[in-house]
Amino acid sequence: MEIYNSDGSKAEICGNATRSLAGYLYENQIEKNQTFSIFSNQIQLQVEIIRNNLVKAQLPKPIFEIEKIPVENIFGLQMIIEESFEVEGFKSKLSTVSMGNPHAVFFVEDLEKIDVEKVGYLVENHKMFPNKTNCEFAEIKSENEIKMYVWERGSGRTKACGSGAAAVFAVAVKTNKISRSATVHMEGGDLFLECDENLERIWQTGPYKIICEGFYYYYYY
Ligand SMILES: N[C@H](CCC[C@H](N)C(=O)O)C(=O)O
Repeated sequence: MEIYNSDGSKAEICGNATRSLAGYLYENQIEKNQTFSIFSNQIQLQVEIIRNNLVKAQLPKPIFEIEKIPVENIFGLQMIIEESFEVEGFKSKLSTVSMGNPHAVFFVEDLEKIDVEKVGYLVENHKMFPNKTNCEFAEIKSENEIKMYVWERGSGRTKACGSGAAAVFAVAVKTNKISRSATVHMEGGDLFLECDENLERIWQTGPYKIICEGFYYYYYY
């Protein structure tokens, strides 16, 4: 699988696309097994068709070491977990993680007070992220419920982001905010996340829906 943002840049991975592609392949009997793998940027993603319109996908191991995300070492730390961060009047605690692609995660008291477009753009293009970053704002609702808004690298504000939900979940588990399974609520719908004890394996279960079909004619000039 190759995944492109709306500005034409390429992303390494995409949770939503992984579930959608898996569902499409299965429904069209291109893939007849209920469990199979999709490769994205040489990362193997195991998928399982739970039932029609519902897919469980294993996402890559979350990576917190900054040089692998990548993040510039402006804090003098190997990992950035809840470090004080400020940009143009927005003050919060920043955590950075790679889910195969880079994410900047902020847990906030009140999501509705966040100017997602303004802060998201500033964080995406902040000099500390050499490859830019996706940016998530999240609010803990209970020990197994999180609500989040996302600003995506290369795409701007979107209604849902699978790798973003996993990034938020990974940081929340690492900082003991939630248990090892949780629902992440987004504007576009919910995803169910779970992980093993060491936060090495993360699974994401969520829906897909075929909304239209067509032909794409690819011309070489
Ligand atoms: N929406 C996608 C992620 C796209 C990430 C992309 N914006 C990037 O440049 O990394 C998801 O469901 O995981």
